[in-house]
Amino acid sequence: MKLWFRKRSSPHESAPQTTANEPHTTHIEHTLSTIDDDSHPLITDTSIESTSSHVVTADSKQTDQPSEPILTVREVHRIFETGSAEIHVLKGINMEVRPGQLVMLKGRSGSGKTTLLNMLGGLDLPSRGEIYFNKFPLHGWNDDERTQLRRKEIGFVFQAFALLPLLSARENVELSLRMASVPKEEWDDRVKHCLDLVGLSKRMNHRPFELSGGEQQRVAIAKAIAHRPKLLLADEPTANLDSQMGAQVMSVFRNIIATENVTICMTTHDLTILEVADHVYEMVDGKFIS
Ligand SMILES: Nc1ncnc2c1ncn2[C@@H]1O[C@H](COP(=O)(O)OP(=O)(O)OP(=O)(O)O)[C@@H](O)[C@H]1O
Repeated sequence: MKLWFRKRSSPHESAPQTTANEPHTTHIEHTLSTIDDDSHPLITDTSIESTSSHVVTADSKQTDQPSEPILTVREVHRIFETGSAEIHVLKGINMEVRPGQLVMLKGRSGSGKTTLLNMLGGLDLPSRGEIYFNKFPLHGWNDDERTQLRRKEIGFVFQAFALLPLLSARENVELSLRMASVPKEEWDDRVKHCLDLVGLSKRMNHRPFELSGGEQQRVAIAKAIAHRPKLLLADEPTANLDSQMGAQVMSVFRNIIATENVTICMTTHDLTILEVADHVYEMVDGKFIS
């Protein structure tokens, strides 16, 4: 089975950075991977071809893209104090992420990607500079204010899946609804919907050790979007997966952007998935070079 990623260049955004020597066309039709997964209703040939809301495409969201950024980063620096030494990790970062985009941060290990992602999610504060989530100035908010915002508006996906091992897939997803104070009577429907979105509704009673790495990561995505966040931040979400499983994760990301109105910002080392992005920022030694 083939997963198709269709992107159309838009006058409002820069062309994505792709691997060197790759031809740019107005339409890029890209077969990312060939996957056999009959447990995955979302990414079957029939669903991709016949259900327009599930087509893996960037076209639809770009036609009516609102112009206000969901994230605005201005001249952000991060300096860590370690004993007598100072480590200047971020050195003047500027970026914007618009609703419905899939934005990737790429760069070598140690370049500062995770440090920036943590600040985009309000887990850490810049030493100087400004970070706005919609119009909210995260850089001026205290811990409690940022925690409240995170619980409601932001979801996180990590490289190491971060599922609780003794809980089933259903219970893991339920946990994030509990944390976000979603009324209990809504849990069943929302958990089923989210596990269905990532193609795992048939495995909802399985515990993490009974699932493959790719399946665990898809449960982690269901968990991260269950409370309907506007922004999903993912730190190397495909790093522990083989290329096929990584392609499934990227397919799920594209579909949740289309169906759940979520915006995604992720870090990656994986050059093979960059073409799926709407925009790629390349970080070198704490600065963007693109
Ligand atoms: N709390 C901290 N205290 C001191 N130094 C830190 C702290 N957090 C990160 N650093 C340093 O900041 C630099 C950037 O780290 P960061 O994790 O952001 O890089 P990265 O690009 O995400 O790397 P990787 O791809 O390996 O995850 C590293 O040199 C790291 O040691």
